[in-house]
Amino acid sequence: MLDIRLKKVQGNFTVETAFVSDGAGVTALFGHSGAGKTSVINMLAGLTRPDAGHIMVNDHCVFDAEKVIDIPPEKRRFGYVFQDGRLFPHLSVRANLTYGMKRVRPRDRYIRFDQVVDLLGIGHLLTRHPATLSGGEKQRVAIGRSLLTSPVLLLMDEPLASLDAARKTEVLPFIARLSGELSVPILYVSHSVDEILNLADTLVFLSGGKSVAVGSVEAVTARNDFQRLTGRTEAGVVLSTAVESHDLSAGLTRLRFSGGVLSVPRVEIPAGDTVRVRIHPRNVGIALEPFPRASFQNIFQGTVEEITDPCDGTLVDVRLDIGAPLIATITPQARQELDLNPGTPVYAMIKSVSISLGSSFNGNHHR
Ligand SMILES: Nc1ncnc2c1ncn2[C@@H]1O[C@H](COP(=O)(O)OP(=O)(O)OP(=O)(O)O)[C@@H](O)[C@H]1O
Repeated sequence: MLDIRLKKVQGNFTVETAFVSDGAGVTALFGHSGAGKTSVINMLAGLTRPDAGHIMVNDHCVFDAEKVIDIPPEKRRFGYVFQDGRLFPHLSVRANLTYGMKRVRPRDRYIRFDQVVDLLGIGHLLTRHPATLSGGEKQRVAIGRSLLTSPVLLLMDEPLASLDAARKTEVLPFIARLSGELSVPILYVSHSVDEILNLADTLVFLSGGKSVAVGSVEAVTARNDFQRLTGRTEAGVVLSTAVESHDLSAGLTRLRFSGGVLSVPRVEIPAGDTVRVRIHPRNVGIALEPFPRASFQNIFQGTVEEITDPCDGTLVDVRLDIGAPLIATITPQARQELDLNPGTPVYAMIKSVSISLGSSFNGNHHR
């Protein structure tokens, strides 16, 4: 559990953020360049001192301005994973992994060597040296080294930023497994919408030093302004679903969510597991009548909840309630023709969904 409230004036830039997240999930600190992410991380790590506020991790206070508590960085027992793995080049992978572990008192160790090696799939690399590893392998070892210090909080600062797209895709599912399987809370910093929507349970959107949107990833992505905050092309509403069944002959998987059942192209995830899907607003169509012979698999009845029309001829965001929130992006002309207003009953047609990469490993931590 994280309970964080921070204020700091740095020149003419003020950081003021507050967020609480339950359990051991991934809290993503997200924002564009210059939003204040590094400033927040530095305060959490104890590298800079907030002017006001507190930092609580699992009911353990590491900073409180009023109570004059300020635990030094090395005693906070936080783990760090940076953009560049920063492995020791002269040590083997095994020695890199055990480096920090030896400094942790045995009674404070709650993560085992074998567990980490298994989880990160690095057993075959133990005798190798960092120079012989790929970028993705280096990052997995760096994550392992950090975990083996049995941290109470793992701070990951753009851990995938130096990797190419293929390596990112390789490492992301490993990160998705961490907090669920090891019960370690993770604070994940990134400016990549793609990464955070795959990984985050709680989302903290920073802008100009302020946390302008905080909540579960499902709730924050369902806000009409989220698309604009993040840049229209990237985001999408996130829904948590459970695999209901597979239809082998049709090549489909049925995913149950609070609004019904979504049919998606077959995914190799066992029935009962949770799967996070993203639905991009451009892939949602709105109709006033049902289409009995449509090619769409996924048509849901619902109502219009909120319309954000910039009134400048650009696209209009329409939030729908289909038993779950959904956002459709339509042209102003379509809005006019359909005469859409809050409360209008509609049919939402979902053209395609993307399955979160983190889901491909039993993503049960994705609540
Ligand atoms: N010590 C300081 N004194 C004055 N201004 C500062 C100081 N440190 C950071 N800033 C300013 O605070 C703002 C936020 O910086 P920060 O590095 O936290 O952003 P960021 O979100 O991490 O950006 P990026 O993604 O580019 O790393 C910037 O405008 C920066 O110039």
